[in-house]
Amino acid sequence: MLSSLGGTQRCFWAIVLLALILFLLAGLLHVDVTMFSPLFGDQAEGPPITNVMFLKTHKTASSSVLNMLFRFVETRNLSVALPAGSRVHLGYPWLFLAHYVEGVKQDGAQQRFNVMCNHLRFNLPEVQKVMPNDTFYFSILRNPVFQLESSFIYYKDYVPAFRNAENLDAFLASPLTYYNQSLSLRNAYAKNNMWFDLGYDHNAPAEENYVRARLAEVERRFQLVLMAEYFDESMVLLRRRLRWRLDDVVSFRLNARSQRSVTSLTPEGQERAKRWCALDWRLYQHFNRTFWAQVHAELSPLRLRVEVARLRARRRELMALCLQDGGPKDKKQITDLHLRPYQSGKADILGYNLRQGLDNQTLQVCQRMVTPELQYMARLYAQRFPEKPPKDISFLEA
Ligand SMILES: Nc1ncnc2c1ncn2[C@@H]1O[C@H](COP(=O)(O)OS(=O)(=O)O)[C@@H](OP(=O)(O)O)[C@H]1O
Repeated sequence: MLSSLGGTQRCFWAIVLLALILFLLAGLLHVDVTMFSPLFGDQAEGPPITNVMFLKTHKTASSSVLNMLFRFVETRNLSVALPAGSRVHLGYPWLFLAHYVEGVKQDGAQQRFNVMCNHLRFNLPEVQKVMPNDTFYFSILRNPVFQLESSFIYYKDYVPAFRNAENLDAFLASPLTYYNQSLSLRNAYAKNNMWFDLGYDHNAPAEENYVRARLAEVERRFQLVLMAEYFDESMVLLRRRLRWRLDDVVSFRLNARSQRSVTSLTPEGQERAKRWCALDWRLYQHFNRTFWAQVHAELSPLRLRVEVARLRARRRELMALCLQDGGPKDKKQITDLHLRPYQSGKADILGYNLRQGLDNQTLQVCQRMVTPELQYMARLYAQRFPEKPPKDISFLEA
């Protein structure tokens, strides 16, 4: 008896000693001990967050995020705040009102939704009428120089301020020649568009106190502000916060222009873009800082690398599995009209053809990943509101 007790004790101390040695070694070799925690596998701690509001800013990789959210909604049969009637957006560019959502009555909303992610101009009190109190709010920003360049090409024929400018450099050399402030709503895409999407005045002067107050407001409301330039790092952080599975945050690049329709600004033009969109530039700089502060607070550099690599590997796997020739196609090459994204302005927007011969289950997974925003929204709408006239998206076939 005594000797077996002694044996147990020896065994206990041996384990303690071994653990201590491993811990010291990990410290000496700078090994990240959190690497061995459950998230390293595909198991998050706690149930996934299912009440989510994504502020879909313009030309910021937001369609790739929306696709992920629509897939999450569809595969888990969650409720989603879809545009009412024949609308394709939630009232944009007007400030959001609750009754822009299908099924919500004008006299005060009773219904709450799990997910809201279509384009809208943020208006917190109205959003709160349709989203539960514990909703996770997030959004995405992009360097305004590239956001504006993407916007200029995409909205060239639609935005009055862009119509007569030969190119973006010419516009930025003399913006007030083209930009009429009184056409504020239609010109929203031409100046501080992300600031506008957040619900603020995009023509306001970038005065320090005003800017700081708005930045603090955004920080209070949005638990996470992602960066399009660091899309994969953004997905890693988002997945941790939402406690979602890896596949839930893997997406293909949607709504991208072909190289042919991308232009580049001169260095002078880039500086002018920062001054013209001074509010967006402040917004981007601020949230770029807070984004990286959050990444570094939650993940060691090694762990971040590992998780980004896993995400990329899974994306490559799905691209090889789903896509004809493993990559995007330009608009003329897309054979299935349901998969051809909306084409706008001078942009040639890329889409995808699916590989032939996929089995039914794989086909469904792949189809979801390549379905463009409008088609996906129309499909969810028809599923959720079979008694209502379907969304008319026949303009996509033109
Ligand atoms: N994963 C990922 N990483 C980085 N960038 C990405 C990604 N997905 C989309 N994009 C780029 O985002 C631009 C389209 O943005 P949006 O989808 O927000 O546009 S829209 O406002 O909904 O029309 C568009 O930018 P441009 O190609 O410069 O126009 C896309 O290429």
